[in-house]
Amino acid sequence: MQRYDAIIIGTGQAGPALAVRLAETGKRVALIERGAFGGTCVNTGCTPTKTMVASAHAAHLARRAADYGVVLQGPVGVDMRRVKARKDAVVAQSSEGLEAWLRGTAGLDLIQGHARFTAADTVVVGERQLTAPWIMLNVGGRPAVPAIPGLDAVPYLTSSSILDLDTLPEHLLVLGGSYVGLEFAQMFRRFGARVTVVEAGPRLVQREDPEISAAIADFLAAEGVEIVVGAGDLSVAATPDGLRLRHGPGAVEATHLLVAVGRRPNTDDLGLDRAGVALDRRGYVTVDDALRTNVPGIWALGDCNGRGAFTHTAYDDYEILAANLLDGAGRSLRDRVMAYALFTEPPLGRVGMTEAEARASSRKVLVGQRPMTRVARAREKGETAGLMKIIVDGDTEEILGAAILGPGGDEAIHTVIGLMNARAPYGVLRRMMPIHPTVAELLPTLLADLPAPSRRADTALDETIEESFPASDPPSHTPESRIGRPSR
Ligand SMILES: Cc1cc2nc3c(=O)[nH]c(=O)nc-3n(C[C@H](O)[C@H](O)[C@H](O)COP(=O)(O)OP(=O)(O)OC[C@H]3O[C@@H](n4cnc5c(N)ncnc54)[C@H](O)[C@@H]3O)c2cc1C
Ligand SMILES: NC(=O)c1ccc[n+]([C@@H]2O[C@H](COP(=O)([O-])OP(=O)(O)OC[C@H]3O[C@@H](n4cnc5c(N)ncnc54)[C@H](O)[C@@H]3O)[C@@H](O)[C@H]2O)c1
Repeated sequence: MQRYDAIIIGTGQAGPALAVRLAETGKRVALIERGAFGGTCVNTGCTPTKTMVASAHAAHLARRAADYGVVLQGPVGVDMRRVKARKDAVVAQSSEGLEAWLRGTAGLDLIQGHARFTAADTVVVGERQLTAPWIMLNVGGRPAVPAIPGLDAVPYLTSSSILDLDTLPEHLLVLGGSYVGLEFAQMFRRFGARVTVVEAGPRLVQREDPEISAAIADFLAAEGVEIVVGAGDLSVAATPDGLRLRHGPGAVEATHLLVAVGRRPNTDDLGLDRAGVALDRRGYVTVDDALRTNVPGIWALGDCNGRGAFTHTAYDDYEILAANLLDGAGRSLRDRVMAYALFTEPPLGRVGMTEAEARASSRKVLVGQRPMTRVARAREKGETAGLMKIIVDGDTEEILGAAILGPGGDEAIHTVIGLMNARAPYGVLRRMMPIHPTVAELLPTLLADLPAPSRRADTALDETIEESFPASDPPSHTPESRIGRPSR
């Protein structure tokens, strides 16, 4: 039996940082990984997909070159072997860098193999038995495969296996029209494949507000992505050229099928029953707001706890737990302002509540919204698809959420993320002087339609400004004055 101060299972987005932090404080740590170092994000998630999105962007821009007055000789071609090689190189750099960091950390044993509990303080990895008073789970998840008649009998791709393709599918059918499905759908369309998205729900990305879903469907359709929503009664059968997916009375024939209908946690083969760790009905480890499971000394971080499904939520889990265990902090998941992006082009940056969620909470909801066509920078870039909206509590003047679907939306949303983390009322954003010409520049304008914020909710900063300019308000920025402002 090998004794440690802490055992961490999984090298996803929380495990490595936590292992190094614990080792640096003098603790003896075992970090166990059964697959590739870095987990989903590095190997089969964010890193490879965003690398391939960049290749797809280059192809798309090359095809649109003439729109910008740029003349290219001959048609635009995509070499999938080179796209994959570029992706593999970026992934390898991240994974190898992580492994070197972990192997170079004193007090940290990196163990390769599948970990399984035999008791609440003991895990086995192959022949090795390890015990520790602290055990942290960072086991992540994997693609879910739905029970669709005939699916077992046809070859299908998942978000992991599609990354191994080095040829272009003739016609890619993407089952599931949400984050995974839409990023791949647009990317493969731009690589030159015919692409059909089949979504069971009534619209794409149903977690978002309807006008966001509609705008995404519009720009995908404009690029030639075929979209079927409300698809029910599904069955799949092989054909000489690939497969046929029947959805009710309709059918789609394709050469390749990507199943992108969600993920499930890697908690079914961990022996959690031997440790007595409770799961919810979907198989996620149940944790409290400090990431504690029901078993003292066992915590769960990242996707496997069902409290976030993103790289940054997993990393934030690490920061919360490390601060609580090592710095005596009292950090809690309750204080997290949820944010994420969908990396289509244009991307969707999101923070906090959707309008639908805000209205369901029976608050007095105020909404400011503008189409991207009103944003000078979007017009200048020739990328006017999308919209931006911000949602405010009319009583407390708190910013409840925002969505920016447009060029740089994934970056511009951080203006709102920062203000929400500072718990700043919307008056602060309304008076901010943004940089021209940017997408974020329109954020104060979105709020111009809303009632003037009260002094009660103004910040100390506002007080200072008003003291400096007691007799007059700062000049107002109407949408038109902003948009019509000549370039500097
Ligand atoms: C296609 C795709 C694109 C994505 N894009 C983004 C994005 O752009 N931005 C974003 O924020 N998020 C994105 N995500 C989500 C993101 O990848 C995950 O939220 C994140 O990786 C979760 O990290 P984690 O630490 O919870 O676990 P993971 O990264 O899943 O790591 C868990 C690790 O635990 C190991 N493991 C599991 N069980 C055991 C065991 N019993 N013994 C030993 N080891 C074990 C696994 O092998 C794995 O390496 C994407 C996901 C996918 C699928
Ligand atoms: N940009 C990002 O940060 C990013 C990118 C990709 C993935 N991710 C993470 O990965 C997770 C999984 O993403 P996802 O898109 O696979 O799952 P998801 O849960 O977001 O969406 C699954 C979609 O599939 C549909 N669906 C379910 N069953 C279906 C069926 N039988 N036929 C057709 N459609 C069906 C659902 O209605 C839903 O729209 C996300 O929660 C996200 O956290 C994040």
